[in-house]
Amino acid sequence: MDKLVIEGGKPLSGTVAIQGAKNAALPILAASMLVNGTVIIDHVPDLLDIDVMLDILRDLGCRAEQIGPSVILDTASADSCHIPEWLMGQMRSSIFLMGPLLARFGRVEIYQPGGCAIGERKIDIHLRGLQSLGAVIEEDGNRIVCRAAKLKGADVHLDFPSVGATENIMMAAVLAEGITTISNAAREPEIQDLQHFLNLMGANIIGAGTDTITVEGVRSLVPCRYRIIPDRIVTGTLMVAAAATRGSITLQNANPSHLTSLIHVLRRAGVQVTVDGDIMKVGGASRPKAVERVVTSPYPAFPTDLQSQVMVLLALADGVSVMKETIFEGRFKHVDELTRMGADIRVDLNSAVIRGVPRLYGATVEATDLRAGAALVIAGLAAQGKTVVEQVHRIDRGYDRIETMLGRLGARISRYSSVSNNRVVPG
Ligand SMILES: CC(=O)N[C@H]1[C@@H](OP(=O)(O)OP(=O)(O)OC[C@H]2O[C@@H](n3ccc(=O)[nH]c3=O)[C@H](O)[C@@H]2O)O[C@H](CO)[C@@H](O)[C@@H]1O
Ligand SMILES: C=C(OP(=O)(O)O)C(=O)O
Repeated sequence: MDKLVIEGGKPLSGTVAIQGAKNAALPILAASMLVNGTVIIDHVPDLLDIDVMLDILRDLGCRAEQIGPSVILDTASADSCHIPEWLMGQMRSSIFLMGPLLARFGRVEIYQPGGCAIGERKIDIHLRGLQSLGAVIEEDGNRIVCRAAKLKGADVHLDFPSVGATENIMMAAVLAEGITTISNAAREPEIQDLQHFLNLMGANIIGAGTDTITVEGVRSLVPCRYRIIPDRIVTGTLMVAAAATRGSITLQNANPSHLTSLIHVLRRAGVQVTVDGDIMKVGGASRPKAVERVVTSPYPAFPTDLQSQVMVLLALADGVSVMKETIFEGRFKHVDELTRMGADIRVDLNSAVIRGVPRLYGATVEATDLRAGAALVIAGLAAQGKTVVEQVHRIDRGYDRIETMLGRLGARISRYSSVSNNRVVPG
């Protein structure tokens, strides 16, 4: 597996444009299965998870091509509703195909999805939602078969505002007979993006972004061309990196309204954030201040996907901070790695008590999952000396050439290939 080598201690400076959002692009690509024809999706990031989604779509019989930031997807030749176990196991987002395939073929045969080891990540809310729409589900070990000659609109209440379940049920309901109401729905911006995409194809959905989504079933959809929203987690990662290195950066094509909770935490830490339309400037010339308590919760509260990155900033802050993780039970794996870099963090159940230290020191560390990996990269950028981050494929799931992006901001970061052990020169 590739590794990143970082010479730390250099404040980030410069300007970068934000990539398209992984968590919007993945369900939107899956939702394309609801239409018969060619869709073009623009501003799609070049990521391992996108490669896997396109492989799955090809396996289902689609023609899929990624040309730069655009994906051209022809779903007309799709003729399978079965996703092999080895493809399902490569990422969590393979589950997004359940709703669309069921709606299109009346049947879907899949396996439990894979993905980063950050918690148990059950799919019971997805399955109960589809059952409410009339699906009959059989589970046999890892294998799941779901059938419904014709889905029927229903009132679906989610026990928890699961992002993926909200999206899966929305997608299944688009071609169902009658009206579906999803209550206690997740409110993430990526759900609004999915609504915009589906409505552009002729769906009739209102309410995404609130906790009640109403989908009035339509007979069929028409193909469209659509541009993915900017990635709020990549934006947030860069903002934290600027603050942790005490640099000053400008982010273009960002959506600051998706990052209100992070901006609030950063300002409490003494970081300067200025917003002008889709441009954000972030500067952190002095040592950050501790933030008494940060709690991850569903949107619009503080996102779990930025928990590990912000923990690095707090590890360098003046004072004691507490970070509470309420979404995933296994999302503190970066703590051991940060401790090896000199951080003083104690985990007690789902809270981490972070005693800020003046500096971190370079070490060889492992990206245990996507965002843990991003946090270690930030730690490496801020640390004194050399940091080696191993298992970079996990970071490649969500960051489009992270070393190129950070290199543009002046970071001293290089990728070394696992095959040749040579430095990979950015293309
Ligand atoms: C591709 C994508 O958009 N991924 C995001 C999505 O993941 P994902 O859609 O998987 O996250 P969910 O909102 O579904 O999961 C939140 C919590 O609910 C639990 N749960 C979920 C579904 C279910 O059927 N049963 C159940 O118990 C999960 O184990 C977890 O503890 O939202 C997460 C929470 O913001 C983010 O961290 C992920 O980056
Ligand atoms: C957990 C994440 O993604 P996924 O749901 O695709 O595993 C993430 O993006 O941080």
